[in-house]
Amino acid sequence: EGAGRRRHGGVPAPARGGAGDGRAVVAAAAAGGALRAAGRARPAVPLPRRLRPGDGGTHGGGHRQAHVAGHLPQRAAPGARLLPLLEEDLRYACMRRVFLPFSRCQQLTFSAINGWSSNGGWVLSWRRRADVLDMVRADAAAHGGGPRARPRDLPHARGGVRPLRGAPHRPAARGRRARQPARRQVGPPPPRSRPRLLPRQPQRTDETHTALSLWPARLGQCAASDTAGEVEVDVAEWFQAVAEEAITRATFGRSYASGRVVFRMQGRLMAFASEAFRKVLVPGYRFLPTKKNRMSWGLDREIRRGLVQLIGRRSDAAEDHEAEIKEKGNSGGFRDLLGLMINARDKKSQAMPVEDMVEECKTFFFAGKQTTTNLLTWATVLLAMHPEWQDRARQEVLAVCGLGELPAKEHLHKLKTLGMILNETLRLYPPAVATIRRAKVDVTLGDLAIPRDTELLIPIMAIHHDARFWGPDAAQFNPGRFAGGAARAATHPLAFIPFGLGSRMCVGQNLALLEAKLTVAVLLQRFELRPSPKYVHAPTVLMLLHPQYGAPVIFRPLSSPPPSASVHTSDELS
Ligand code: HEM
Repeated sequence: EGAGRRRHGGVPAPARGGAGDGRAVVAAAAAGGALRAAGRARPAVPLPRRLRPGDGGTHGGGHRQAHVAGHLPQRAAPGARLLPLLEEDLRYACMRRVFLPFSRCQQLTFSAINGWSSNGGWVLSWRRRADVLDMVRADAAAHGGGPRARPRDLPHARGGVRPLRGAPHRPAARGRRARQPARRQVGPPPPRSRPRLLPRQPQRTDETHTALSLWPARLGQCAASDTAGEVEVDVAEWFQAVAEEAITRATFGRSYASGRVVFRMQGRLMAFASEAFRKVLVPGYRFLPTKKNRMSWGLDREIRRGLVQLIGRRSDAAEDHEAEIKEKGNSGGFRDLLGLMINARDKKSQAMPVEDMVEECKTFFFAGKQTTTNLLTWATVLLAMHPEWQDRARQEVLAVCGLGELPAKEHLHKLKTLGMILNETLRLYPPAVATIRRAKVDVTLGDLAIPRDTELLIPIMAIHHDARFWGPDAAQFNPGRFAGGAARAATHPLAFIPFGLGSRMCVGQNLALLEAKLTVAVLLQRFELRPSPKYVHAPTVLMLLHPQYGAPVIFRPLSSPPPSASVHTSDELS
């Protein structure tokens, strides 16, 4: 059980909030199935009063991140206003329609809303007004009241995008403020008006750099040592180690060894969660003392204990280094995420509570490992499938970084083609296929009155494949569209949102892009890539978007002769 026991079709849990016991409405993708489902609302079952720490959703796992769209039909409180987006709809849209006949994607209706709690949110496109109207009518009919949502005139401005009028942004009381300093270090600060889409100049610690440099190098040495020629590697598996190493270093820095032990346990916990995720949900099952559940609970306790101890040791050390901290500013001598949190102070000079730090560390691992693995995997697969782009990227890497040297910090921003390829990868295969926003207060959206506690699903992947924004070649791999930058790649600057939008957007995007650029650059310096004949293109959503049957790719060292008959497997590498 644990963090991932939620059926939600790969949708990250709401960024903040908790299940609460208020009304919930999922007014989301109104594909035909969802509309039909809205008409036959299921009997409501009470929500759990309070989620336990660790119950979280798919992307974060902390106790602040709670329920999930796919579950709402079963979990709504009595009298809930419910317009379910069924998991099947999302799955169907994501897995079958979007990837196989891409054109079907265009028949779906999606809404995308951001920034509920800020003044600067945006609304992206309701595709088919009639469907949304039906949804609202069905909602009203199902709950015997007048519709509180009044779509008199749905957004139809350029590209269907309109600014959102919302309540002023009010940060949550304590933990949120305390977290801000760490947020500033790994990602862009919460945007004041319109969020940045272009990644900033990466900021990182020396230790992180070491980690990020080491893994690709090891990978290179490992496969290059196979002088027989080609090596087949399931990159979906292999990149997990790269991402795990990087996020562990970034989080724990000088406490890497102890942190690694804890994150290894979390890796096992996530494997249980992923296994549970595939099974049919039996309500309450997670409270039963089954063997797996007991193992999960034990692991969870151990992880907490390990992190609390680690934080305690680091806090003591931080006190010892107070002078050093004063001298070097807020982050003191600990320039990793844990250090930043330990040294963070809110306006009243209060330190971040240990429990919050524990949750944040778990979140970093949960949010940072698999997402980056998926980006690396899809980028490698796409490069293998598109030799012309592979050649272009390689030429650039060799021109900028040279043949044998690891790419350095000053090289990375010069790798424009590689940046375009990564963006195009994130567009076609965004690891997080959707995100959710919940209205904290009654809010007006265009002329649509959205009641407080309404949840809306932002279908990242559908927006990324929308031909209205991306043109008739929306389904094609064409990194060239990012030549003018991410904001100009589509007809609307907010049509590219792989890291979300607004004040809750991903804090790890710079880290992820840095890691991906570095890793792919090192691979291109050393190898020619081509897809294995065993590769089956079957993207699927299991929490995140990943290749259902793995991603075997053949690596041929650049210096070695053309393809030979003998291909070694990744097992031989480990
Ligand atoms: C390719 C890699 C990644 C992708 C595609 C990705 C995507 C996302 C998305 C879509 C969200 C939700 C944003 C929203 O709702 O507006 C998110 C949130 C988050 N991500 Fe990432 N992420 C990636 C890597 C990372 C990494 C490496 C970290 C580690 C530091 C990380 C930490 C987080 C955290 C902590 C949040 C929650 C932010 C908040 O609620 O304030 N992510 N990410």
